[in-house]
Amino acid sequence: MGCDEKREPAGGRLRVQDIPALIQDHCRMRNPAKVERIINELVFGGPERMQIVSDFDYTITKQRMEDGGAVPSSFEIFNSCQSLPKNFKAETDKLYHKYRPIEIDPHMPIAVKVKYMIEWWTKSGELASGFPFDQSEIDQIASKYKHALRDGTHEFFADLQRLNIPTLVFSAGLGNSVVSVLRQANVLHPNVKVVSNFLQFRDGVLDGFQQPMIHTFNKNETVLNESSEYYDLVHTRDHIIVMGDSIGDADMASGVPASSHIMKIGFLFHHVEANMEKYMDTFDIVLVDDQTMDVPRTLLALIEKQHKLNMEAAKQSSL
Ligand SMILES: C[n+]1cn([C@@H]2O[C@H](COP(=O)(O)OP(=O)(O)O)[C@@H](O)[C@H]2O)c2nc(N)[nH]c(=O)c21
Ligand SMILES: [Mg+2]
Repeated sequence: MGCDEKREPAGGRLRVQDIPALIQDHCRMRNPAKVERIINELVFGGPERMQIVSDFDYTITKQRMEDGGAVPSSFEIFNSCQSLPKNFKAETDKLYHKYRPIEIDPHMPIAVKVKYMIEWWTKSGELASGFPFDQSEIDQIASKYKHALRDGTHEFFADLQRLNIPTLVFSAGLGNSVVSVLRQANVLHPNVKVVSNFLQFRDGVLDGFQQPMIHTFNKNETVLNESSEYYDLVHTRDHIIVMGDSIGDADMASGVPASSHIMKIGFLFHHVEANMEKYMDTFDIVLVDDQTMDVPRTLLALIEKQHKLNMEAAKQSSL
């Protein structure tokens, strides 16, 4: 066991094969030994060293609803508001059809894509300008989707709050929709921070998005303002669970110290066969058509169980 030996949790080293949530058929890992090592690091380190970084669309929301209904993305929630100008939908659709293929082009270098993404988000912000708009419109639509969160999300966020674990929800979509869904689902606890694109108003009139722009390729902790409270908080937390449904989501914790222990969980739903290899290379754990928070909750439960054992042991030794 070498140098891992001294880092063994008091209750004994955990093994992947003994964790039922991780040995289900739809839970895939390229390197179970690495997963096991990270789990033991996270459990050994306890909740004080933990932070969560999660994507929003189709990571906190479901990729598939039981009733077959579609879940809109945060931009789509905004786009279905009634008071947007007549040409808005057609114009944003045009942008989508131009830039989306660039975003997912497997051959174009990221450095080249960035320029196009900045163009896309800028033009999208320009379209969302120059007319009055009321947040309550977003709230009304978002209220229909507060039940579209993964099963167990409520419990997961309640546990994160109880354990005081900072939780960063990252979205290159529209923050107003993200916050509205989370708030109406009662999971927007004080330990949850949403970093996204928020609508900006000038004299009661919509004026695009606030800075900094969050697009697909800067959606990581390097965009956090160094002077912000959250920056300080997460830079002292070097044990991280990263969750996402897109390949790029795996990099959301870039910007944290290199020594950090990071468990990357990927939710794979579309084109499972074609995407499997890439997801397995990118995420430590790949969950196929899993519409629950069971695996992250399992990890958290293991961390909490060990924490309680440690506290109990400390109490005994101080008697
Ligand atoms: C600027 N813009 C970007 N997007 C898409 O919104 C996504 C938001 O990115 P994300 O937050 O990573 O969300 P995800 O979980 O859906 O991947 C991007 O990946 C783009 O494809 C957009 N989608 C719509 N409908 N309208 C827009 O103006 C727009
Ligand atoms: Mg997503």
